[in-house]
Amino acid sequence: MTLDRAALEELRKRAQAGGAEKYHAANAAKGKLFARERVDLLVDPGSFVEDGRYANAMADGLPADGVVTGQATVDGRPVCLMANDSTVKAGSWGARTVEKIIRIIERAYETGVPMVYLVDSAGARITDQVDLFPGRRGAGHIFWNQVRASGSIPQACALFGPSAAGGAYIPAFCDVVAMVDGNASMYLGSDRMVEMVTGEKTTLEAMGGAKVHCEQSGVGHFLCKSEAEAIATIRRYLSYLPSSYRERPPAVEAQEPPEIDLAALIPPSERQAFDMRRFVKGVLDKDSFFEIQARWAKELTVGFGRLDGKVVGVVANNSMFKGGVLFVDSADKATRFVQLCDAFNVPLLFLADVPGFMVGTAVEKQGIIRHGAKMISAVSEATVPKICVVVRKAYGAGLYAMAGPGFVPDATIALPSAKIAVMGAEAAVNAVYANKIAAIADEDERAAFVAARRAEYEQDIDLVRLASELVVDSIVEPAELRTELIHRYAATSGKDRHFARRHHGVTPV
Ligand SMILES: CCC(=O)SCCNC(=O)CCNC(=O)[C@H](O)C(C)(C)COP(=O)(O)OP(=O)(O)OC[C@H]1O[C@@H](n2cnc3c(N)ncnc32)[C@H](O)[C@@H]1OP(=O)(O)O
Repeated sequence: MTLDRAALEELRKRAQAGGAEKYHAANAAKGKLFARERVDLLVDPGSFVEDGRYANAMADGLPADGVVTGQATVDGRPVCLMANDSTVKAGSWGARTVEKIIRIIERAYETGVPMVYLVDSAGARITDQVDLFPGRRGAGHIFWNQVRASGSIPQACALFGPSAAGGAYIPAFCDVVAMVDGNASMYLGSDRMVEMVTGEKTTLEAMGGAKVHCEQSGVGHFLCKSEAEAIATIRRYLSYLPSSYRERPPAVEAQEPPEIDLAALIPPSERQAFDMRRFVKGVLDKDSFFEIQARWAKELTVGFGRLDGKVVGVVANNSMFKGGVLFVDSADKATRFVQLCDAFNVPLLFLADVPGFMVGTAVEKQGIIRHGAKMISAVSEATVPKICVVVRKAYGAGLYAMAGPGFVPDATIALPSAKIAVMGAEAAVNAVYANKIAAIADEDERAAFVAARRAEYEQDIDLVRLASELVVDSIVEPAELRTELIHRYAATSGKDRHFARRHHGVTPV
C-alpha cells in the first residue's frame, strides 16, 4: 500500500512530537527543553538530517523512539549527534534506541566527524531488557563503540537531566561533559536503589548533581546555568578540535593578547601566590582561553587557547590554590587533558610553577604515586609539539610532570624568575643538614649556618649555570615569551609523532 502525503505527514508529526503532553509539561516546569529544540540550538539552521525517525512507529503505545539521531553541521563542519527524548519513557533505551545510538556512533567513527551526545536518560529500558541489554548489539556495544572512537573523533556530551546507571557511562566515555546546574545528574544507582542497597538516604542532586561532578568527582567538565549555555559550550569545545585524529585543529585569524604586564604578575617571593590564569591570558590571543574543569583540582589549570590563531593546549600550575602543589585529582586532570591534546594534534604548552607532588599520609593512601605516575606517563607518551616554560619554580617530580627536559619537550624555556631543582632551598638544607643543624646550640650560629648552606644551594641551582649546561634552551623575558613560543611552535610542524615500538603501554600501577 502506497503511503500518501497526508499519511506520511501525520506519521512524521507523531514521531516528531515525542511523548504525551504531560511529560512535555513536566519537563517545561523544570526549565528543560524538548530534545528537538536542543538539536536546533546545537546545529546550523536547516542542516539536520535525521535517521530512524520512524523507529518504533508500529510499537505498542509508544509514539516514537526515545532518541533522536542524525547528522548536521556545526559552524559549517559536519557532526553526528544523538539526543535522548525524555518524554518517551524518561529517555530510557529501548531496543531501537540502542540500535540508533550504535549506528550513529559507527557513522561518526567511520566518516571521521565529531559525535555529540545530548543526554537526558533513565538508562536501559528495564521492561525491554532482553531486546536491548545483553546481545552483540545490545547496550554494551554503545560503550564499545565509544571506546573505539575515543581519540579518533571528538566526543562531547551535554547533560540536561538524569543519566542513570548504564546511561552514566555515555558521558564518562566522552572527552568532555557540560552539565546543567539543578537538572543534570549522573549516578550508577538511583536514590531509591541506594537506599535499598545501603540504607543511605540521599537525592539525585546530592549524590550525582552537576556541582558534585564538576567540583568534587571530576566527572563533569563545565557547570552551566542553562541548557543554552551547555550547548554553546559544546559548540565552543568543537571549535578548538579537528574533526578527527587525521586532521589538524582549525586555525583562525590571530589576535593580539590583552595588555597584561606578565613580569609584574610574578611576585618576587616564591611563597607568594599569583593567578596563573591571568598569566595564561596575557600570553594567548585575546579571549581565546577556554578553560576545562575550572572548578575541580584548581591547583592545576588546563584548557585550550590560541597563539597567533593556532590552537594550543595549556597545562599550568596555579599557586592561588594549594600553592600549586600536584595532588591526585590534579594529576588525573592533567593526564586526561594531555592525552586529549595528543590524540587531536593539539600542541602542548606547559607553564610550570610547581613545588612538586603533595606528600603525607593522606595522599599516599589516595595513591599519589599511582596518579602522579599516570601524569608523567601521559606527558612522556605525548608526541605532539610540547614546550615547557618554567615560570617560577619547578621542583622535584613536578619538573618531570610538567614536561621538563627529560621528557623530550621541543624546548625548555626559563623566565628570569625560574628555579629548577630537586627541591626548594629550605627543604634541601633540612634534608642534608638536619643532624648538623640540631647539634648547633647557639641560635645565631645555627641561623648563620643555615643561611650559608642556603646560599651554597642557591648557587648550585643558578639559572645561568643551568643554561650554560644546556638544561634550559633559553632564558626569555616574560614580555618576549609569546613571540618566542609562536616561532618555536611554527618550527615543529613536521615533527615525527612516533613514541615506542609496541601496541600500547601498561597503565602505571
Ligand atoms: C545498562 C544498565 C542500565 O542502564 S540499568 C538502567 C536502570 N535505570 C534506572 O534505574 C533509572 C530508573 N528511572 C528513574 O530513576 C527515573 O525515571 C528518572 C530517570 C530519575 C526520571 O524520573 P522522572 O522524570 O520523574 O520520570 P518517571 O520516573 O516518572 O518516569 C517516566 C516514565 O518512564 C518510565 N521509566 C523510567 N525509567 C525507566 C526505565 N529505566 N525503564 C523503563 N521505563 C522507565 C517510568 O516507568 C514512567 O513511565 P509511566 O509514565 O509510569 O508510564
